[in-house]
Amino acid sequence: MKIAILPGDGIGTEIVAEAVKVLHALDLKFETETALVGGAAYDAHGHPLPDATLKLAKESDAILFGAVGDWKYDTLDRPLRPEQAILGLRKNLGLFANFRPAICYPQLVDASSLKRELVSGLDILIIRELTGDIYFGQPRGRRVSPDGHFPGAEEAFDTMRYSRPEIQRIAHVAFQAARKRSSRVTSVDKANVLETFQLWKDVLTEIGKEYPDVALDHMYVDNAAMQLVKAPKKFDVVVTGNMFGDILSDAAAMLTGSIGMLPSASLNTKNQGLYEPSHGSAPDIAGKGVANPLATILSAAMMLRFSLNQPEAAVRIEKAVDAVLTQGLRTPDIFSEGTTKVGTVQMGDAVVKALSQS
Ligand SMILES: NC(=O)c1ccc[n+]([C@@H]2O[C@H](COP(=O)([O-])OP(=O)(O)OC[C@H]3O[C@@H](n4cnc5c(N)ncnc54)[C@H](O)[C@@H]3O)[C@@H](O)[C@H]2O)c1
Ligand SMILES: CC(C)[C@H](C(=O)O)[C@@H](O)C(=O)O
Ligand SMILES: [Mg+2]
Repeated sequence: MKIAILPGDGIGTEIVAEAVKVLHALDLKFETETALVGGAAYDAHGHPLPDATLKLAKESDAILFGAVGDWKYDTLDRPLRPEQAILGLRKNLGLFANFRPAICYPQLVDASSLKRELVSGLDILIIRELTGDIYFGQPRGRRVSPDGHFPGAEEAFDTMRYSRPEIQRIAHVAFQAARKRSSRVTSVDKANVLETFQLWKDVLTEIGKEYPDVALDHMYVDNAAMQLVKAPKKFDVVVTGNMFGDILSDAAAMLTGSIGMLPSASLNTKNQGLYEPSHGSAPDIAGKGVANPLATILSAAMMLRFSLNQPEAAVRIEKAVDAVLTQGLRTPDIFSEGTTKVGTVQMGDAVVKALSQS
């Protein structure tokens, strides 16, 4: 088993170090190779996704990714921005199916933004299509003013686009995932306004007929955002496009207590996967040793389950995370009265210790 380790920028390096520590504590046989990505790769090699990093990712069984980005790159042209690295990895490896489970641990009900009864027992799965939509649709670009009045751009445009096969394959992923849970899928769209999402809705309905045992409902994205904070437990599997999934998953993160609790898995058709927390490089807290590493550690558990065929090891990590929360350990983002505040490294150490006791 070969795991590519791509820590990236900001808190990426801090949280990935903790997840790697946890993986090594499992006594499994695997090889790791680390490479630069994002702003760190741009600084060293002039490109956020160097050929060597892409090659390593392609030849690995799985990728553990931290986060990329920093405000200092905001003035760079889009192809050179750190965020292009994660988009390039997703596209090049065909990682079209993104799983973002939002689970509210009972120990964290008071850390959530919502009242305890709304989130207690919350366990929803957001399935986000990851290689299409307005993120990748062509044409896109900028038109410069002919008189040079607006030297940057007078107009800019992106294209929202989905093909039928792209929607079909993510629909199958969602219905199959729902079968292993409570057999309910909510497809989130904007079919009342957008052609792209009229097709999305039609295809979801069509594929839904192949899964008569799964209940399908459709919801507009604005209503879905509202329902997520009004009655989140009404959802089970949510399937949606790339951009809506990006936004709704950050909102769902706060139901669990913090964006630092939301792991993710991005899979291709060969079950090769990239595993990363759903959050970013958090420049505001980078280098302070306070970032929550649990989303990344839980992403490593997803990696063991989905790509490395080690479900028992995945369960061990998940139980260890549960144990440290029961011990009352909290990074600042999930801290509440009566619990013990710890830093990133202490949290990682505690998970390793809990593993050794399991
Ligand atoms: N997949 C990725 O690499 C990824 C994902 C999202 C954003 N980004 C990039 O990250 C940079 C910062 O973006 P942003 O500030 O909008 O989003 P962000 O997710 O980095 O941070 C948003 C807020 O959440 C907090 N936060 C995030 N992760 C945390 C953690 N593990 N523990 C505690 N608090 C945490 C941050 O401190 C910040 O206040 C940008 O360059 C953005 O493009 C990258
Ligand atoms: C950094 C950015 C490209 C990325 C996205 O928009 O997909 C991030 O927000 C995420 O959620 O993984
Ligand atoms: Mg996002």
